[in-house]
Amino acid sequence: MEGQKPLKVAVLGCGVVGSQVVRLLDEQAGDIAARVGAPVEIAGVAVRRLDAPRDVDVPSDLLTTDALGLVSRDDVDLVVEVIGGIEPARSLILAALENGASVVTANKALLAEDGPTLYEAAEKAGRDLYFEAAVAGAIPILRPLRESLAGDKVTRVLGIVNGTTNYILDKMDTQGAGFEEALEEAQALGYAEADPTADVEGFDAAAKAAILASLAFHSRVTAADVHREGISDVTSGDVRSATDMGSVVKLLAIAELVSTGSTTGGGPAEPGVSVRVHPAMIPRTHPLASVREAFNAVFVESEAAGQLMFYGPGAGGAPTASAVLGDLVTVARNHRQGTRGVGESAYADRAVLPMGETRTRYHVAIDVDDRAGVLAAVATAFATHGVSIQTVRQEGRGDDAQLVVVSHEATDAQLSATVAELRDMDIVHDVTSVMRVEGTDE
Ligand SMILES: NC(=O)C1=CN([C@@H]2O[C@H](COP(=O)(O)OP(=O)(O)OC[C@H]3O[C@@H](n4cnc5c(N)ncnc54)[C@H](OP(=O)(O)O)[C@@H]3O)[C@@H](O)[C@H]2O)C=CC1
Ligand SMILES: N[C@@H](CC=O)C(=O)O
Repeated sequence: MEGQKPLKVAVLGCGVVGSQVVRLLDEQAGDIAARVGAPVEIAGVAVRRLDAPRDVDVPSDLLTTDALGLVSRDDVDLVVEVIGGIEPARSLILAALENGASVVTANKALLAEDGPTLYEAAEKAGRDLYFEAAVAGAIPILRPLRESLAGDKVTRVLGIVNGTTNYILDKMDTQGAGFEEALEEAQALGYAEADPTADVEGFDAAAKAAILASLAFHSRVTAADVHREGISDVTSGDVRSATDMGSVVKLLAIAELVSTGSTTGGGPAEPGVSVRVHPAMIPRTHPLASVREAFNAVFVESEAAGQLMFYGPGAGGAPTASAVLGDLVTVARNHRQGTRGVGESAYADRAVLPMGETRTRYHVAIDVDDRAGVLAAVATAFATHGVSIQTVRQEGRGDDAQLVVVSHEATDAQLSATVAELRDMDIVHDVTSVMRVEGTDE
């Protein structure tokens, strides 16, 4: 190692993740140098406010508010982008690549919105763009999809990929905690995005689902292609209903190859993709049900390998920095040797299945008049729209009477039509909960 020219890294952002990247770069300097074959030194750390309190000591001569100036320096070999958001992150990454630097980012929002622009810039520059930390924090999931499973055919990815919402749902389930209280705890622990709406309303999970689907199916799926529902409408009643069914509510990201019926040149139908994020009830015996707090887990199903599960911390400064540094070591090694890692694979244009055509099971809670014939009338409403009922049970009596229906698989469009009809019926006071049911016991 001695005598090797150090590689210089610019760190953009020194918040929850950036501060841990800076700390680990210092603490692990010896090991990192041994793995890369040369020391990796910090050239500068770009922030928005020079005087903000930080979770790490950064020498003042390294701190700058001129991020563009930093990535444009001739001596910068590597850039870590942990600012987040679309701009200025995108312009900074593009400037870094153009300047010949290799880039590591944790920015799923940007990758899901405009990944192809970044991949093409990396390709053109002959440099690496790595982003393992963008999905599921510390869990190695993108590299397995891109490299380890490259010879297999992935058919489905199902996961809990947002730590903040899993933390909230877990606290609601196990401690009966209120939504706001649990969200505040998740924010204090550094799990939430700068604007927690991104977590709560499912935008963060949708961005991750788009990235997972793109890699799993060699496709280009953007956040706009993902059907998204967050957890802000999940009530403590839903959580209790799930408990009564031996289930738990989780925010799931689901990406699967599906038949869309579209053909190319008269040949067999090309598989399309269905990519969605929504809360769902899953049986407590399902492995995803035991994913607690801010942990994440991703199930991958592929034709040859079968079922694989990846589990670990999905958010937080140090876990995410671990994934960033793993990428940094790889891109630093490549940079030193003048090579590139595996770039984005050639992609298939896949049709995206509209949510209305997606098939799942549903849990529907209906407040009804407690009188003879109610059950038959409700069953007829389901049958009219082709939704067959798997189980139905009555809870409460008199004014508190409620029917809880679990359906067999039906499309979203069929279910919506059923719910609209139920809401119009005199004997129905309210449809208080409609939730998808995923997963048989695995
Ligand atoms: N937190 C987590 O658990 C995870 C986060 N990520 C991703 O990592 C990235 C960073 O997240 P996180 O660390 O939580 O975010 P923070 O909000 O904690 O940190 C953002 C940092 O960027 C700096 N910054 C903001 N705007 C600019 C600018 N224009 N120029 C220079 N610096 C700027 C801020 O400076 P200042 O400190 O001066 O305000 C701050 O240091 C995001 O893409 C996020 O999605 C990915 C996985 C997990
Ligand atoms: N806000 C995100 C952070 C990691 O991506 C989450 O809660 O999972």
